Amino acid sequence: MTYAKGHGTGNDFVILPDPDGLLPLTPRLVAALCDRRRGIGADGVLRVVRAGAHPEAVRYAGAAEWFMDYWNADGTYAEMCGNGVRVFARYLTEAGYAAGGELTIATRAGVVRAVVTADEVAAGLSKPRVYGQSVARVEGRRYDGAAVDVGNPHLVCRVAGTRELAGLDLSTSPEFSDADFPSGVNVEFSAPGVVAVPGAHAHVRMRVYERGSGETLSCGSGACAVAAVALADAGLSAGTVAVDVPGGRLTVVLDEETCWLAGPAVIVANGTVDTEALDVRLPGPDGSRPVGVAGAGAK
Ligand SMILES: N[C@@H](CCC[C@H](N)C(=O)O)C(=O)O
Repeated sequence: MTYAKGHGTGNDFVILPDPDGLLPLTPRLVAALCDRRRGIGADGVLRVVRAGAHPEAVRYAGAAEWFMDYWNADGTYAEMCGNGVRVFARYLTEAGYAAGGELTIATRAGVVRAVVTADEVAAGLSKPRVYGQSVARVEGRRYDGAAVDVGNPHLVCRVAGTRELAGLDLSTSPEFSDADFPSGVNVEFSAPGVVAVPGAHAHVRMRVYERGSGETLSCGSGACAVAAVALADAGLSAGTVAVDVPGGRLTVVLDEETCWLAGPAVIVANGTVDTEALDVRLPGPDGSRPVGVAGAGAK
């Protein structure tokens, strides 16, 4: 099986080119590919399939040629992945599947635009919807947060400063309310940045524990959620926010309708993987293709 590996600010993905949707992708194969010791290692998988060749995306085929079939490292799949869209666009361009410049990409959360330049890729996600309050707990300590929908679910918790942010133990999932987030949630912790960034209304630092992947170096949809909350806290509904994640800097520009997420996105390897050596059981001769369901817990 051929693959590529890429990342956006350290949020890394195994990319599986499968234009005609023939690959028997299962939750178990995804988890094996993402295993950092026994597989290739990644936060998730991006399957590159024509929208017209995937049952979940065929309705978008008139608006986008390609569907980003995104899976978390644990074999569940999610509605949206902001860094995934950016890396997907970079891959399409470098692999010759798209001309570059501006393109549209179908996702489970709808069609998004991407703009590819030499230094970065920007993705136009739907505007984050801040819709409620909830809490997370880390090592018994309570953090109040805002529930935000970016196509996928987020809980943005504010912490006082960068020292507290750095000290959080995110080696296991923060506790959250199953009632508030029945399909699980990505939990972001955000602290005010210490330096003013030219052109930005706000500068924040964030860490994230991703549903289905654990702590990652970056989360694009999470950065959009954090930016929306930072602007709302400042009484703004639009503006530019510099979001520093452990893997680098993302820039989020919110206007009245769209959330533009920009930063570096690179492809670092192309190769082949021996799926039998991964010790996964592929679907049987009946051709059945087991699939996950959106959100954590699908196996
Ligand atoms: N890293 C992604 C988000 C991936 C999906 C997430 N783990 C979920 O289950 O919703 C991003 O860059 O947005």
